Amino acid sequence: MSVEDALLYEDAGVYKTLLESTRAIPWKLDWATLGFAYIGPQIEDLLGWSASSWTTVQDWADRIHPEDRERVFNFCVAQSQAGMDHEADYRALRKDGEFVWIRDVVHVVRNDDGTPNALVGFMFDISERKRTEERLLDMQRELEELSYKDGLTGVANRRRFDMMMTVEWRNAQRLRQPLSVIVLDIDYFKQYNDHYGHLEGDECLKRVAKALQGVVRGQRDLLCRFGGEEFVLLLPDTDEAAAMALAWRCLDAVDKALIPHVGLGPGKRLTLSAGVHTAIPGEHDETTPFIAVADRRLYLAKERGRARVVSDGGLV
Ligand SMILES: Nc1nc2c(ncn2[C@@H]2O[C@H](COP(=O)(O)OP(=O)(O)OP(=O)(O)O)[C@@H](O)[C@H]2O)c(=O)[nH]1
Repeated sequence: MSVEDALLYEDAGVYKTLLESTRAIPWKLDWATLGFAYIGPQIEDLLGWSASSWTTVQDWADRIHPEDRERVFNFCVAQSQAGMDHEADYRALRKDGEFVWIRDVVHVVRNDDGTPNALVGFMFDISERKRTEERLLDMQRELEELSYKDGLTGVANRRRFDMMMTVEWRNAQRLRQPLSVIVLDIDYFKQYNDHYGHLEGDECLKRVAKALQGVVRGQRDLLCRFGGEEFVLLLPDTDEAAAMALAWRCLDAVDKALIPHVGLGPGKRLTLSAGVHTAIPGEHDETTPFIAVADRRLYLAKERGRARVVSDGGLV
């Protein structure tokens, strides 16, 4: 062996040692035969399959998660044919049946005429990164959900109501369908707080929300806490008679919850008042005056003695 050869041989040994001591897994695929010319022995630590079990590109494809396989395979083949370096994330099958997220970073070695000669690359274990990404996504989803919920009662909040009101208003306009709202307000809640204390007042709001939620049946019906001790029910595709009946069921449900309100006198129970409004919104109608009508009816119900529902037909 010449000195140059000996040095080269020594260098190759150094490179091999270097390659095989990285956490990334090096590999080489011969393009003509689509066979693995080399894969780092570290692959066995990561996936459980020995280096010698990676013979052809088919072994690689077979060890990709079925949901990722077609996408990754087609992408890598197209990029390689085009002579483009690329990278792909996918779940690789471990020998024990579990999956590991891998990032494969691929360099295309080209012949003089530009056609691929070989692919060389590194596989990186990115499972930890993926787990972090998924945790972040979960947190984002959770935050998004929380931002539409009332913190105390768990029902939808005002923000959600405003959003759904806009959506359902447009639907009702387009389909020429009736839309109803019921505005519900606890009677003498100031006295409740004064008598039982603010914390008990909070508990009472939770019980009322629970009772009202039990009444809501329709898939698109939405109960929300409008603020303070006021709740609103948004009822798409619901005519006035049905909305009235539902308003009474709400009052009934709270009555049946048997929430004492002895601040008003011995044996007294908590009651609600409600205002109902229904309309088939015209093309240029706005939501604010629509809700204001239900609000005015609620105050009429209060004026007329509370524990009752007022709708278009007046006092019921
Ligand atoms: N505990 C508790 N009380 C609240 C909350 N939000 C609003 N309130 C109380 O609800 C009471 C509402 O009082 P008012 O608007 O005078 O109404 P009301 O006493 O129910 O009288 P009517 O509606 O006329 O029957 C006030 O005392 C508020 O402090 C809350 O989140 N928790």
